[in-house]
Parts: sequence; C-alpha cells; structure tokens
Amino acid sequence: MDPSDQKHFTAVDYVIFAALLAASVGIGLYHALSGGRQRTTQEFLMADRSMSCLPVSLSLIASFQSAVAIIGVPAEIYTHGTQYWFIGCAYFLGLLIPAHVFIPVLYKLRLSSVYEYLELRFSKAVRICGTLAFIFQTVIYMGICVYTPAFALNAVTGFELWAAVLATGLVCTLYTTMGGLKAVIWTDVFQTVVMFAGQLAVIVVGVHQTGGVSEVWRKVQEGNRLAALDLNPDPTERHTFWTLGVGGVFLMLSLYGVNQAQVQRYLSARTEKEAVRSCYMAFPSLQLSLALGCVMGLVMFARYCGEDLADKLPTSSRDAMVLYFVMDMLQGLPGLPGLFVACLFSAALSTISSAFNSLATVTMEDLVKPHFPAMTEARATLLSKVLAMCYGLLCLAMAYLTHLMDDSVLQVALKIFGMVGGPVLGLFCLGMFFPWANSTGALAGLGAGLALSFWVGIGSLLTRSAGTRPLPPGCRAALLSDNTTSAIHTAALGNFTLSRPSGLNRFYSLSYMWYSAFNCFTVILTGLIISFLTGPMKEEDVTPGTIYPLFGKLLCFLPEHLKEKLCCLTPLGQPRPPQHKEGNGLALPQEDGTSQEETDTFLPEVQTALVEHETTV
Ligand SMILES: CC(C)(CO)[C@@H](O)C(=O)NCCC(=O)O
Ligand code: NA
Repeated sequence: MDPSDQKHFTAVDYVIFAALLAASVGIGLYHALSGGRQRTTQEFLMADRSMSCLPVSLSLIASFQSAVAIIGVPAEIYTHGTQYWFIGCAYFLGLLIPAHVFIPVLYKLRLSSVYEYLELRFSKAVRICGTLAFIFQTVIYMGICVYTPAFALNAVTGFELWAAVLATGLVCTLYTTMGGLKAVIWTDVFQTVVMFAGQLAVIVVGVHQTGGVSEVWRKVQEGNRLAALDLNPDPTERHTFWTLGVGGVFLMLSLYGVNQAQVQRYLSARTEKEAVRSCYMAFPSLQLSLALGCVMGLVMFARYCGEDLADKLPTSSRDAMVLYFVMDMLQGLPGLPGLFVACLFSAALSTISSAFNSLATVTMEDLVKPHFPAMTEARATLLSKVLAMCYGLLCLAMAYLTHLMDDSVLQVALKIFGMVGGPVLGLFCLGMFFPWANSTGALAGLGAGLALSFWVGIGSLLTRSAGTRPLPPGCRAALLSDNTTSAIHTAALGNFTLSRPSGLNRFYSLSYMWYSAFNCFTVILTGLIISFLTGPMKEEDVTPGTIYPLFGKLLCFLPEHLKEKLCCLTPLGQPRPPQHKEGNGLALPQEDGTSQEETDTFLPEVQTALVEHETTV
C-alpha cells in the first residue's frame, strides 16, 4: 500500500467523532440520574413501559441497521447491481404482520422476555431452547457489528483497529449499564439521525464530484448496474424478486416479529396502539435507509468505474473499499470524514447497545430469575447491570473471532439471522397458529430446524462458489471482487458455461435469502408431524391468549361450525386465568418456583388470585 494513499483525519474529524461518543455517554448518564434512577428491573429493562411511538420506531430501525448495512449495501450494489434493492418489497409484509399478528398476542401477555411466551404455550424446556438460540445468534452478530466499522476505519486511515473496537465496546457498555433501556432507546434516536446525516453527506458530495445527477445516471446505465425485476424461480439464485421479496419477509419476521431486541421495544411502549404505530412508523425510515445505501453504491460506481484500486489497499475486502471510496470523496472537506465515521459508529453503537440490553433481559428473566424467585428487586437490578456489562466484554472477544473470518459482512449477518432466527421464528409460528402443536413437537421441530439449517449453512461455506453470478459486462467491476468472483468472471469472459451444481451441492447453494423461510417451515412441519404422532394438544389445554386464530381469519368465509372444527377460536386479550395454569401441565409457575417472575406479568386482580391459588397448591 502506498503510504500517500493513507487518508488522514483532521482535528475537526476527531472532534466530531469524540462528540458522538460523549453525547451517547451523556444520554446514558442523564437516564441514570433521572426518572426512577434505574433502581428497578422494570425501568432498567423495560423503560417503565412508558415510551411513545416516535422514539420506539427510530429505535426499531436502529437495532438491525448497523455499520454492516451502511458499508455492506453499497458494496453489494457496486459489485452486483441494484437487484438487492427489491428487499424493500419485503418491508411491507415484514412490518404489517408483526404489527397485526405478533404485537397483539405478545403485548397482551405483558411479558418481559419474549421467550416467556414459549413456556406459556409449550413448556419450560422450549423456553430455554429459544433463549439459548437467541443468545447464540446475538453474541455472534454483535461481534460482527463491533468489528466491522473498526476494521474499515483501520484499513483506510490506519487508525488502531483494537483501539476502535475497545472504544466502541466500552462506551456502549458504559451507557447501556448506566441508563438502561431508556438510554438505549434515546441514544438510538440520536444515533439514527447521525446515521442518516452521514450517508446523505456522502451522496451529496459524491454526486457533486461526479458531475451531477444526470452524469451519475448515465454512468450507472452504461455500467449495467440497474437491475430489472428478476423473476427467475430458481431458489439457488442469490438475489431474485422471490428470494428478496418473499424470502426477505421471513427474515423481517424473525427480526421484527419475534426477536427479543424488537419485542422489548414494543413492550416498552405505553400502549399496544403505540407499539403498533411505532411499527408502521418504522416503515418509511427503513425504506429511506435502504434507498440511501443503494444510491450511495450507485454514486460510488459512477465515480470509480474502471479504476483499479487493488494496489491501494492492504486488503481485498470490498467492505473496506467502500470506506476507501468515501474517504477519498470527502478528503479536503474538513469535518465530513469525521461525520461519516460517526455515522458508521452510530450505526454500530445503536445495534450493540440493543444487543447488550436484550441479552441482559433474557438472561435475567429466562435463566436467572426462575431459579431465584425470592431475589430482591435491588439485587435483580444490580445483577442485570452486571450482566449487561459482561455481555459488553464478551462482545470484544467475539470481535476477535470475526477478525478471523472473511466474507461480505452483510451476507454473513443475514445468514446468521436466517440460520438461527429462522428456526426460532418457526417455533413461535408453530405455537401461535397451530393449537394442536405440543411441547414435544416444538422441541423436535426446533432440533430438526437447527440441524438442517446448520447443515445447509456450513455446507455452503465449504462449497463457496454458491450462487455468485458473473458480473454484468461494462465497467471493470471485477476489481472489487474476491477470488471466487473473479474466477467466475474470467470463466464468463472466456465463454465457459458454468455447470449447475448438482445433488447435495445444489442443496448447499440454496440462496441465503431463503434460509429464514426454509428453516421456519422445517420447524413447523416437523413440529406438527411429531405433535400428531405424540398426541396433539387439546384446545382447552392451551394457555388462553397464546394463540392467534390465523386460520379463523384466513377462512372467515366458512360457516361457523366448520371453522370451530378446523381451528382454535380462542379470543385474544384475556388475561391468563390462574385456574388454567394447570391446563397444559407444563407452563406452571409453581413447578419450580418461578412464581415471582410469573406474577409480575399479571394484572393485579389475577395476581392476587394466583398467589392465593399457589399457596393452596
Ligand atoms: C435487517 C434489514 C434487512 C432490515 O432492518 C437491514 O437493515 C439489513 O440488511 N441489516 C444488515 C445487518 C446489519 O446492518 O447489521
Ligand atoms: Na444500529
């Protein structure tokens, strides 16, 4: 690497970056000292269930919009064209279904951890499995999130990699531990604004330097980067309308429907209506965020098309190159490189803080409290803070593991969501839509789902070439690709026809965008089969309020008696009556002393009834 190409930060840039970190800590400090001073778990983990829809909606989009997307989306558009943009189609159903199916069920149960649902509906074992899957997914994901911006910054400015990782991890741990969920949500709001500002600045400057909008448009067309809607039904095609627009819905459901980070935000809303509204309000911001990423990729393409950058960077990672482009464009404009780096770190911080807080919540609610029902509130709050901090430190360790991996970070993150989030989504769907499903079925389903998902996921890792298509002719975009892509590119240029993968390899080359849907259906199917084999659950045994009458709604044209035969019509919105607790025999609070935590979630009058009931048992 030519040292003259090293981009430099000016003092203004450092000030902007430092201001971001200081402001985040400031918000944490404010929430540590105001309100109830974070002395209860209700405040620390659930923001007192008092949030309004605007901060919640911005926080919703911040949770899964990290530096991975900010860098990954332009890199994807630059190398493969605009097909990825069609994932925006999945946002419609991907937010409507959570708003009208998942939120109504989950909000009315007044949970703290979404996995509590699994115990109410199935059994304690299913709940623990759900929790462990979530912890596994989130810990890996947060390693990628903290590593990505630090790595990119290091590649371009030479900024000490581990110093950046440490700074992000520690600052985030600090304000999450001090200010709880309120601080997490309000820093998300602030950080989302910084994120948009940084992306917008790059686009405006980039368009200006390329010679205006029409010039960018001309070059993008010449370079063949605008993709038409690809309706190819082949499930091994990486990006088509079907993989993105349909497979993407399941990805969105696993994130926005049943992921603890998001559900915790819905539950922190003042009312159910407010939670639904926040889901609707997330839609335009998500579309905006996607559009900014895609346009940024196009602008970079227009500006750098044909340039060979391979020798200017110490790494072949196309993710680092995005940052190189950005810094190159913003050179000489004091403050703007700092703003973009602040944008990257904002995106990362807002994701990692959600991860810390939600991890602390599930560990506390699902793994600790059930074993220590008599724990005092002060103890529980202190322990939650310690947990948030421990996960912060674990995150640094995970960053180190990410360091050893090389692939497009966007693809890796979405693969993990599909591999682990998909089966968990299946578990919730099985519980909510199929009253016949029993606990054994759920466990077997989850096992089968995870096994198949890791088989395909690891298989695809080992047979790398999966689904990468030759680049469209035009600009020499191959300069941005890794070895596999260049090999394919060369093959395409040399008029070789690539043989289709066959047998198991074809199975392994399933598009990663289908992972969520595929794994979700595996769990549902296996779950139903095993449930029917082991004796399906009777409607009256299912805890009330845990079923969404999906079939009743879909088949509303059928006569009443037929519907009653086909599906459970348990109305939503009833508190769980205590006498029913014995119903499925498994979701019993008295079974192993979870009464403390269970009663927390009940309406007062039901609570007293339950306590009386329990003392008589
Ligand atoms: C998850 C979606 C599709 C929607 O929020 C998008 O934001 C995304 O692609 N995220 C990638 C993961 C990340 O940015 O960390
Ligand atoms: Na984020």
